[in-house]
Amino acid sequence: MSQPAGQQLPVSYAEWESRARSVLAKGPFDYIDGGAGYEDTIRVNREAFRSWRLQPQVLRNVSKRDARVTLFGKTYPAPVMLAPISIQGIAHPLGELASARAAAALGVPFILSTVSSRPLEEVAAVMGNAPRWFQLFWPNDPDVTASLLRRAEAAGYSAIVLTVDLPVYGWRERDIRNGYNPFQVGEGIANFVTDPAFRAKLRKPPEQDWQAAISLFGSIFFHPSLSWADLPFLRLHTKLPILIKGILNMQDAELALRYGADGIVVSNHGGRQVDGEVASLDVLPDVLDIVRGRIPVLMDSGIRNGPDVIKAISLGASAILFGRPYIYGLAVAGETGVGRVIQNLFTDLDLTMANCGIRSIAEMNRTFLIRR
Ligand SMILES: Cc1cc2nc3c(=O)[nH]c(=O)nc-3n(C[C@H](O)[C@H](O)[C@H](O)COP(=O)(O)O)c2cc1C
Ligand SMILES: CCCCCCC(=O)C(=O)O
Repeated sequence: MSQPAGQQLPVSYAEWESRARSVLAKGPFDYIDGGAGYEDTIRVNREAFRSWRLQPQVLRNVSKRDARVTLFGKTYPAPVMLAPISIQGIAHPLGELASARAAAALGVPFILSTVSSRPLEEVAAVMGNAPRWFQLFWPNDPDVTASLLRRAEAAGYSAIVLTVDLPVYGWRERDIRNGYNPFQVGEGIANFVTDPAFRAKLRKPPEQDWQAAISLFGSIFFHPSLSWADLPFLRLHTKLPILIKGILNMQDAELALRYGADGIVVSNHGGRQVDGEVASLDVLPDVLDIVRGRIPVLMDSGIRNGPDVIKAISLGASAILFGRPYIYGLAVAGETGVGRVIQNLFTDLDLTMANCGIRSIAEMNRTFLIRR
């Protein structure tokens, strides 16, 4: 279990975070680490996980364990995917290329953000046939939206994760204090400047007038007028399964079902959008009661280790999205760091399964949990 001398990488989440803080400038670090307002939502995400305690069952022959899970007809090594995280170029020069390579090597699905530092085709190219999903922030320009969907499908992304909890930007006090807005200088617009529909709307190509491209991005990115009635547009433009990310309300879970979502991601965006918001884990059981197994319900916000994964799956989630931890891995050691963070999570998950008397994902249920 020990690491060779000279190759000491962090082990715990707190250590990765602290090493990332020491290698990144304050602006990028705070953008990644921070959240909305007083960051109370970030705290409650952790409190929610702490409020559930694992209650192991013993003498159950745990000599063989299997964490594999099947979603939308594909089997993955564990119920874990890498969450869509924007502008990874601020954490490491290779950005999403490094994270995607690490995910591909381990067979973990990588969810690419719309606002990535690298274009979606370039990310797909380093992944071979490894699993990848595309996260969509739905721009207010239908040509660009349809084009992004077309490109994602052509580049082998096998699901669309539509994020609905960012009609406008959150009130992020650290970024305001730091005067940090990477989008203002065009970080994160790679999928737009390479998009034929986007380029067709510019008078000069972005290579000749970068400022005009940034302005166009700024004018089409946010789409606060979106409503449930718009969803058929997506269906019309993609054959891929559509998951809706950012559901926290039972009424919205009902609506997601009614409008034909193929999956739901219960998420509060890692506490980055609304301060004083409910923890994702706290609403997960209510959402599951509404959905009653008709579509997969995934969750994120606050997952830091193997026991957290077991808690979410035992409550009924089909899989979890792993967020900030892998970005700290990326900042500290690029592809190696992301790989190490995922491997640590998988080993911790496997050992904790054994020590709790759990042999498979199907066996995870509430009998292994008690609420504090
Ligand atoms: C730096 C950062 C950037 C993010 N960018 C996106 C994004 O582009 N699209 C998206 O749907 N969610 C985004 N999220 C939210 C994550 O997908 C996920 O919901 C969140 O990180 C979960 O919280 P946790 O990291 O604290 O576990 C971002 C989160 C962080 C920390
Ligand atoms: C103007 C672009 C906003 C992108 C938001 C990315 C995100 O989800 C996050 O920072 O959180």
